[in-house]
Amino acid sequence: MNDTAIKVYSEIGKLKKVLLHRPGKELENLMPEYLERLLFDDIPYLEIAQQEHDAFAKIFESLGIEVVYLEDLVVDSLLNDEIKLQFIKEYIEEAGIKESRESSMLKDYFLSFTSPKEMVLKMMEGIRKSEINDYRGPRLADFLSNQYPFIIDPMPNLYFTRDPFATVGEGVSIHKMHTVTRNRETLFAKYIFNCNPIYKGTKLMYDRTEKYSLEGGDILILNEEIVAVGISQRTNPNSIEKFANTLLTEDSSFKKVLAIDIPKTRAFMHLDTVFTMVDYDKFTIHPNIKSDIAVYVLERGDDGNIKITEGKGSLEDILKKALNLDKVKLIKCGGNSIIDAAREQWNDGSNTLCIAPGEVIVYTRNYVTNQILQQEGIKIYTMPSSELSRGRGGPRCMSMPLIREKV
Ligand SMILES: NC(=[NH2+])NCCC[C@H](N)C(=O)O
Repeated sequence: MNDTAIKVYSEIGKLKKVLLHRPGKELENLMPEYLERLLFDDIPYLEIAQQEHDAFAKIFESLGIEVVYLEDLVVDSLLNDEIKLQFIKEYIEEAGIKESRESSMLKDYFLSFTSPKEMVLKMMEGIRKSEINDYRGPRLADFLSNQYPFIIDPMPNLYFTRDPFATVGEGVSIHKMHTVTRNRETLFAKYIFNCNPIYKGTKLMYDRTEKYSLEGGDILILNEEIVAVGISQRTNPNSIEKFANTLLTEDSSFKKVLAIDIPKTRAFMHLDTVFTMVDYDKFTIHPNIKSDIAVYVLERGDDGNIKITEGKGSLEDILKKALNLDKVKLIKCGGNSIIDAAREQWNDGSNTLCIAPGEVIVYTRNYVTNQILQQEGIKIYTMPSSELSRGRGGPRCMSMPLIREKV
């Protein structure tokens, strides 16, 4: 691993390098019948979604923040034929292909790409039955399943690079995802962190082979000693304990994990859907998150085991104590109107990406919340979001910081 490969000790330190995935043809493989399973509520118009995403990347570039793309990191990890073959094999297996005739046909198909990048993008896009000439279907099972049109499903959630793995300090947590569809995404992380010359050897805090789910949208680095993790629809309390156990070691700066118990519903999905940090002492919050929400503190006891206590007081009190501040400000998404709050929340009004203390990237459409952020002295950079927001994620979930300056 390169010395400065990963350094993320806060949510707000000046961002230097970030990982994105520009949405690709996987979005054109969404069909109304399968939206729910693929975790979408609507079908974004790809061309516009890409323009919006390019506008996002431009904000970073205009501020001198280096942008790297997921597919490029994967390509740079496929160092030789042996690794490439193994990668293809695992990809096919994890796509649920059990028959050897089908898997060897798919292997040949992937190997027929002369450009490794095209191959990786195709893996992300999924494979329609219609595009493989010697696909011999339909078989009996296809008739029974109403002629399902894909050999391999698309991975439309990949542009939410925040979730399948998360950088924490100088390490990474690779996730066991809550859903089958998103679990496939973490194979890319496996190869990046095992083989990519820049990222291999990164300390692993959690792995995709674990039993309980943990997703990156639930992990928020409050400072170099404390990480908050949402107990959510996507993240199981058992995984938080396990994660805390590998994070809180003697040689690490991290001393505590705060487990925050949020409602287990789609509108609240991850901690970052309802709560993000925007400055040293300011956070956005969904107004339906009660101040008396349960928070548990995990730390290493004298006997070496993880000790858990219930946090005392309101969320504000717990944050003040954790951050050693006299005051913290929770900025309500949508202000005092339950209608604006619900609408802007649905379009990720709380899901801001902090790029420096007091500076955030937000969606233009959440203008009520954005105005409140400005009144609170936060500098906002807005990006268009008509299509990207249909995937139910905002600027924070669409980015994975790789390097931030220390605050
Ligand atoms: N960190 C986040 N809030 N991610 C949002 C992910 C949205 C995606 N459609 C999913 O359901 O998984």
